[in-house]
Amino acid sequence: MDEPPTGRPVQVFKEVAHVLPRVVRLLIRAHRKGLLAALAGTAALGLLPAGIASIAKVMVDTLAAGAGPTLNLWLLIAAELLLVTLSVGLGHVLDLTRTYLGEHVQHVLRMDVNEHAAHLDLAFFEQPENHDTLEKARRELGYRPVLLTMAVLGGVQNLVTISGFVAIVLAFQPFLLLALVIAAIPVLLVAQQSSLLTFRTYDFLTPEGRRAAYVDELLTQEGAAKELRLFGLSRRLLAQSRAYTQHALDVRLQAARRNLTRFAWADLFSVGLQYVALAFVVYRAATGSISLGDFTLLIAALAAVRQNLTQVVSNFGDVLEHALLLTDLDRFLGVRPVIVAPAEPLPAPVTVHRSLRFERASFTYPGATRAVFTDFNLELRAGEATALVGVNGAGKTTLVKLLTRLYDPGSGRITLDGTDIRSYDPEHYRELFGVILQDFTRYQFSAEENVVLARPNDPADPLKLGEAAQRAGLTPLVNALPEGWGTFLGRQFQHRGQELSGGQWQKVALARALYRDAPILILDEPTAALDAEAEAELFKRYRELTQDRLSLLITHRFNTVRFADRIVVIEEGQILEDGTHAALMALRGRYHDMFTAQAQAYDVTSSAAEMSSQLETAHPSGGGAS
Ligand SMILES: Nc1ncnc2c1ncn2[C@@H]1O[C@H](COP(=O)(O)OP(=O)(O)OP(=O)(O)O)[C@@H](O)[C@H]1O
Repeated sequence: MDEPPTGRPVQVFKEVAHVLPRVVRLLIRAHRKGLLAALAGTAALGLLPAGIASIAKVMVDTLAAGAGPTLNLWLLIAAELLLVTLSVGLGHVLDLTRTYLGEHVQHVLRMDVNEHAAHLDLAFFEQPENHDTLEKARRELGYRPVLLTMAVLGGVQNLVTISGFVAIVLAFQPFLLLALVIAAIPVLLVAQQSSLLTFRTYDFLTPEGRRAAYVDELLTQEGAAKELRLFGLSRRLLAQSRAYTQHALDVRLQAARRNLTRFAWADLFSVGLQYVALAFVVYRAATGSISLGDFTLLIAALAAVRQNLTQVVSNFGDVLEHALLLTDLDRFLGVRPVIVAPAEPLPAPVTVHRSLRFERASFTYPGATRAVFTDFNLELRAGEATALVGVNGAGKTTLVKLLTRLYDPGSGRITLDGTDIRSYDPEHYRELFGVILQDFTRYQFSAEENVVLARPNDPADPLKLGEAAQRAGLTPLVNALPEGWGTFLGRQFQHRGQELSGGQWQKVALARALYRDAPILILDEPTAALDAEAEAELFKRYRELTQDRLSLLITHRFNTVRFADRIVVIEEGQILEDGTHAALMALRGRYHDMFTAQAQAYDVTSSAAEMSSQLETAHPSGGGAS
C-alpha cells in the first residue's frame, strides 16, 4: 500500500470555493422555503446572545449606580428572561428545521444517484474503480447530507453571533478586534488542513475498505455461509478482516495524531492572544476608563467571540469535510453513459424481418488488453433458432451483451435488417429482446412480480402469465406455493418469504423472459440449474418456444443444442464451425469432438446417436458446415 495521504492547505481554499456554491444550490433545490425559514431563525438565534449580554451590561451599570431595586431593573430582568426563553425555544425549533432540511437534501441526492445509476452503461458497473466511487457516494448519503446542513447553518449562526459581538467590541475598543482576528487565523488554517487530511485518508482507504466490506459480506451473509463452513474458510477471512481493520485504524490514528498536534499549537497561540486582550480590558476597568457594565460586556464579548470562533472553525471544518465528500457524488454524477440514443433516432423497431448481423465487429472490454472479438461476422436470421457453443471464455455472453447493446463494438457494426443498431434509441431497441441471462436476478418480490416485471410498462396480464409459466414449466411450482402467485420469493426481506432452489429460480427467470413475448429470445445457459426431467421438458418445447422468433441459445449441454436449426461454434472470438447438428457431426471437427466427449462422459453415446438420427428425420439439415 502507498504512503498515507497528507493535507495540503493551498488546495483546501480551492476546493472550498468550488464546493460551497454547490452546497448552497443543493440546499435551495432540496427545500427553498425550509432553507429560508432556517436562515431567518438562525440569524435571529445568532443575534440573541449579543442582545442578552447588552441587557446584562445595563443591569450591572444600574446596580453599580446604587439606585436600589427600581422598576427599571425588574423590567430589565423580564426582558432578559424573554430573550433567553426565545433563544432556548428557537434553538429547539431550529434543530428540527435543520434536520428536516438535511433529510430533504438526502432525499434529493439519493434520487440523483438512483436516477443516474439507472441510466449508466453496464460498463460502469463492471469496472472495479467505479465501485469505489459509487460505494463511497452511497455510504455518504446515509448521514452526510444531514451533518452538512447542520454544519452550514451552525456556521452561519456562529458568524451572526460573532458579528453581533464584533459590533459591540468595535463600538467600545476597536483595536481589540485586531487581536481577535489574529488569534483566529491559525485555528482556521489548521481546521481546513485537518479536514482535507481526513478526507484524503478516507479516500485512500476506500479500495481496501471495499474489499474488506466484501469479506464482511462473505462472513455474515447467507450466500457464502455453506462454502465457508465446508472449506473451513472462516478463519482465513476473519484474519483478512482483522488485518484491514488494524490497517485502517493505524492510518486514521496517524492522521488524527497529526491533526491533534496542529490544533494544540494553534489553540495555544489563540488563547495566549485572547488573554493579552483580557488583561488590557481588566486594566481599563481598574483605571476607571470603562464602566463596570462595559467591562462585563467586553468580557462576555471576548468569551463569546472566542467560543463562536472555535465553533465556526469546527463547523467550517465539518462543512469542508462533508462537502468535500460530496465531490465523490459529483464524480459519479459526472460519468456519462456512452450508449445513448442518437440525436435523431430511427423509429423503434418492432421485429426482425431479415437478420441481425455482426459486420466486422471488434470488441475489447474497457481496461482489458485482449480483444474478445476481432473483425467478427455472424448473421442471425429471422425465424431461425441458433445455438451458440464454445468453451468457457470463448465470448458467448459477450456476444449477447453486444447484441443487446449493453456494450457497443469498438469498430465494425451490428445491423438489424441492414440498419446499424446504434441508429435506434437503445431503450426501444432492447424491447426487441426477451433474455434469460446466465447470472439472472432473483428478485425478492412476489412470484407474480418476478415474472410480470418483464413488461414494466404494461399492466399484468394473467393470461400471458399463465402461458409463460406453462412454457417455462413453472406452473406446478406456483400451484404448490402457499399463496400462489402472490407468494413472496426469497427470504432477504420477509421472514415468511419462500426460498426457491436454483432450478426453481431458473424456471422463474425463464418464465420472465417468455412473458416478455419479444421477437428475439436469448437464452444464456437456461437449463444449467434444471434437473434432467425439467431440461428435457424444456427442450421438448424448445421448437414451440422459438417458433416465429429469432432465437439464440447458449449452452454447454450438447444434448440440447441439436434442437436448434443451426449451431455456431465459437472459439477465441472467432467462428470455428457453423451448421446443423448433423452437418457438424459429419464434419468431425470441434463440435463433433465436444459432442462425443460429453456423450461418452455421460455414457449415452448410443442413445445420442439414436436421438441424432431421430432429429435428422424430424429436421433435415438446412445449412452446411462453414
Ligand atoms: N466485464 C468484463 N471485463 C473484462 N473482461 C471480461 C468481462 N467479461 C468477460 N470478460 C472476458 O471476455 C472473455 C469472454 O467472456 P464471456 O463471458 O463472453 O465468455 P463465455 O463464452 O460466455 O464463457 P462461459 O462459457 O464461461 O460463460 C473472457 O476472456 C473473459 O475473461
